[in-house]
Amino acid sequence: MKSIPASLTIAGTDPSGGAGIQADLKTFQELQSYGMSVITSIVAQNTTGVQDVQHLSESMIKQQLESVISDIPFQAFKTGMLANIDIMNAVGEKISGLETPYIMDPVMVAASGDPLISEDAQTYLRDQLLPLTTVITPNIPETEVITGKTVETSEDMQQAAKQMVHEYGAGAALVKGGHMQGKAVDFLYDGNQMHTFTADRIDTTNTHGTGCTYSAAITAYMSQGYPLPEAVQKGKDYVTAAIRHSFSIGYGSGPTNHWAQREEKVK
Ligand SMILES: Nc1ncnc2c1ncn2[C@@H]1O[C@H](COP(=O)(O)OP(=O)(O)OP(=O)(O)O)[C@@H](O)[C@H]1O
Ligand SMILES: Cc1ncc(CO)c(N)n1
Repeated sequence: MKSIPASLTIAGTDPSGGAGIQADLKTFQELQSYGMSVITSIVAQNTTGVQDVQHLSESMIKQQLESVISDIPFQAFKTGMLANIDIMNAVGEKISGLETPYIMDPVMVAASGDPLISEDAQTYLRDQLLPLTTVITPNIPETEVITGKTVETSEDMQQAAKQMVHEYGAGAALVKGGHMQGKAVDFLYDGNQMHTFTADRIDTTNTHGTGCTYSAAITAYMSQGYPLPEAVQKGKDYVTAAIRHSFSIGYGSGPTNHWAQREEKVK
């Protein structure tokens, strides 16, 4: 059987198309990694916020995973919204034996401020799932929840990245500075070295789904064999272009433009 680069996302949905499963599949497609998806929760949401949520049963989530894993090889996978302990447990059971790179976006709160995960699940995520990861990609509020410390400076971000690797057993930690002031700076600690990724801050409120898009791009590049720091740099370039060409649509924070790289190459 011929093997092509393929990526799997395990996450919640966004019918408005900017975040969650929909953002992940658009990103995989754009970066030419065959995209597959396992849905954990159906979320009624849009650019203004979350209106309703329905979680899938553990057996349905496990069966979806089994359907994919038993049939089509993939070279990298990511998790996004895992809303509660039961869902985390079901996913953890199925992925713990996989040897492919695992990119965890520890989704906790939507850009609108609405919670996407129950509070007791935050500790479970840190203790049970973090040790399985190749890399975890928290934003500042998620970093504070995971480490239990306030993050205000670049130094705090770097310390937190080290703590997630050395204390909680993440393979690597990419702490994202989207919620800081000034340049958009992210720090990746891989257990040996601290890498810095910097982009100019774009003056926009269209940030719906930036985290999903970034982690999906890293997943797609890793599925093609790029080592972690290169995959992160290419993912950063992709998400920065997607924010630069984002869409002012909807009544809230607009979505990013998943085909932005094509716009930049044409011009
Ligand atoms: N206004 C901006 N200009 C440039 N880069 C940005 C901007 N906002 C966020 N980023 C970058 O986008 C990426 C995603 O980071 P961010 O911290 O926004 O993720 P997030 O909060 O998880 O996203 P989400 O909105 O999906 O929850 C990071 O590389 C960050 O530096
Ligand atoms: C399903 C889902 N995952 C993640 C986010 C965070 O952007 C969101 N808004 N929705």
